[in-house]
Amino acid sequence: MNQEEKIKQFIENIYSNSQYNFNDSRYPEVTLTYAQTLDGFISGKPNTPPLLISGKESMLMTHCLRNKNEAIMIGIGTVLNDNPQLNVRQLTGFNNGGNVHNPQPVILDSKLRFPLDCKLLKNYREYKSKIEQKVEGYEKLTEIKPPIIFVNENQYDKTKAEILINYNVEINILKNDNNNNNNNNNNGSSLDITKVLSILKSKYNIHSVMVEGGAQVIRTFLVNASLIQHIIITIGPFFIGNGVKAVGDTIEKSELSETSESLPRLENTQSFTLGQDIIIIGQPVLSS
Ligand SMILES: NC(=O)C1=CN([C@@H]2O[C@H](COP(=O)(O)OP(=O)(O)OC[C@H]3O[C@@H](n4cnc5c(N)ncnc54)[C@H](OP(=O)(O)O)[C@@H]3O)[C@@H](O)[C@H]2O)C=CC1
Ligand SMILES: Nc1nc(O)c(N)c(N[C@@H]2O[C@H](COP(=O)(O)O)[C@@H](O)[C@H]2O)n1
Repeated sequence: MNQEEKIKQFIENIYSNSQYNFNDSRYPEVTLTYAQTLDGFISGKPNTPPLLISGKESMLMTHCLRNKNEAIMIGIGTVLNDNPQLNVRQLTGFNNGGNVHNPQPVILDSKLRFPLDCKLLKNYREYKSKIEQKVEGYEKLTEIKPPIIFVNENQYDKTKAEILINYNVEINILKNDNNNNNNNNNNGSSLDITKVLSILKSKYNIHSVMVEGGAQVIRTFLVNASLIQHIIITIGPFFIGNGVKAVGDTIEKSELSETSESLPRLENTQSFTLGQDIIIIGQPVLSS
């Protein structure tokens, strides 16, 4: 077995050895996963270039997790800062007819700040054009799906939405609900994450979602930890001293969901090293 096969096998075991069978008809199965430094940062200061925390091997694990999950969710902050691709290009068989798949990108973006020139859209449009023109080898390309974006009904630009819809981007409009249990650091404009998840399941038939970040999205899930089934954290073996904290600033009690009085702890934990990185895996449990 090569390293990729070993990591894939390991990931299969994480999901199949879960201590409980995930069986919630309302929501997809959620894996919260990100990479942080030893001092708890997921990136450098805002508006600085993306910080590579994962080593070669743990980045391969991230691509295997993307391959394993049907969808990948990030906040618009990450799109704007990193311009990510969110694909599985490091896996054997990518764009070569192999048995790998790109996850469906899902973006939380109340005000529809999604840039028209970002890689998520550019990659999709190039893929679609090659398929339509049947360019040589087109049948071996790994499918790229247009993003699904969630916006707030009172905050998004409808003209921009029309442009994106013409590019096959799915725009889901959520009503403003000030009583939701989400990230209240966000001027009350956060999208209701339970609604987002239930739409992904009921409208798009998405059964598994990998939540990749950034900090505000991680925070939203941790304060609503009953929505998470697996947590997988890569720790890069270095300090940076300053930057964007994985979980942000102090969490106020009012932010926590009704089902929990604190942030979760992990049970069924496993830890191991991949290259020089430390991987921590567990299932969140809530104290009520
Ligand atoms: N090391 C790692 O593994 C990773 C690191 N990162 C890093 O994270 C940083 C970005 O983090 P951050 O700035 O916090 O941005 P996020 O990617 O977390 O996006 C946050 C934005 O998403 C929108 N949003 C809408 N609804 C919600 C909701 N319910 N909960 C949370 N956000 C919501 C809000 O914008 P609006 O009000 O406009 O809707 C909010 O400002 C980047 O520097 C990136 O490099 C990102 C992913 C992984
Ligand atoms: N697993 C992991 N390790 C790191 O060191 C990272 N910086 C990230 N970042 C996440 O990956 C996205 C970039 O993805 P692409 O390489 O463009 O496919 C970035 O936006 C973060 O979500 N992840």
